[in-house]
Amino acid sequence: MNELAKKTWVIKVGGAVLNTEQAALSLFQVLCELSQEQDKQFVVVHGGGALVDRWLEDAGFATAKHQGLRISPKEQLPYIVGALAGCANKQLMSQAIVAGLQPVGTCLYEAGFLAKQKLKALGQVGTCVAKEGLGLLDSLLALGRTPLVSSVGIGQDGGLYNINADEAAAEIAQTIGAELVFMTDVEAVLDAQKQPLHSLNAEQINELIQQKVIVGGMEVKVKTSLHAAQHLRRGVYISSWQKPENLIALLQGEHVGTQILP
Ligand SMILES: Nc1ncnc2c1ncn2[C@@H]1O[C@H](COP(=O)(O)OP(=O)(O)O)[C@@H](O)[C@H]1O
Ligand SMILES: CC(=O)N[C@@H](CCC(=O)OP(=O)(O)O)C(=O)O
Repeated sequence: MNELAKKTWVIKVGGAVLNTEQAALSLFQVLCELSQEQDKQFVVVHGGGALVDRWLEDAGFATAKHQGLRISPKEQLPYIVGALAGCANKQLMSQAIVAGLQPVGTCLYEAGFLAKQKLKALGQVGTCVAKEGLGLLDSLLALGRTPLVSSVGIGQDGGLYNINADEAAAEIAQTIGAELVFMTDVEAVLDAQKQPLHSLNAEQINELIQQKVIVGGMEVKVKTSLHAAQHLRRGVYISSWQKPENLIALLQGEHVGTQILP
């Protein structure tokens, strides 16, 4: 298959995948099969929030979130960076290798993005912006490698930043014009009765956030998905890595999980 003819998909995988045995392996096996059989290639962007929680707690730090984003004081950065760009990235690499992929672990810098502070009150929480000529994603994909990108960012000033992995994935997908799928630990966004929601538009999202039905990490995810859907001008799906077959169905154009509508 000519790599240039392949469609690129950015798959965001929540860090909790590392807590479930075989889950990452099964997901990567699906990516491997699909990239061999079909006109698809993948950039995987991963989180690791649960691991960061554990490392910070073990180090005796308290951690707090604001609207789903972890407030990241400078002194906590070695633990946050170590957990995300180190431990989570390399554990996922090992699963990807066993699954038959040839992954290349990177942070956002090698992927072509510079980071900057998002909001002073959040400490080293960052946003990322594409920098022309910096990124290696196209080259890696052309070599048949699978980029496995952590959401650690580095600024032009050399500062290290903690970037929410959903936001990083959306930025990458928008920059390279790829399809975007969020694989998380729930099958769909749930309503107040804990029933899965088939689709959500901007108005419904605002309402559910106001009613505190959508909170925490899911608040960031739906807001980011909406923003990405509006930018990409197509629906963005939120589904679960607990069922890798969901990804196959999604990539074949079927409706699985929650579709966030532009
Ligand atoms: N309305 C909702 N529907 C589903 N999950 C929700 C909702 N509101 C909050 N959540 C929480 O959001 C979590 C997923 O967000 P997050 O932990 O950030 O996932 P990830 O690590 O995959 O990015 C779910 O496990 C659930 O606990
Ligand atoms: C700023 C911010 O909130 N950063 C996130 C980065 C990891 C992440 O997003 O992990 P999941 O995808 O597993 O939730 C954090 O520190 O938890």
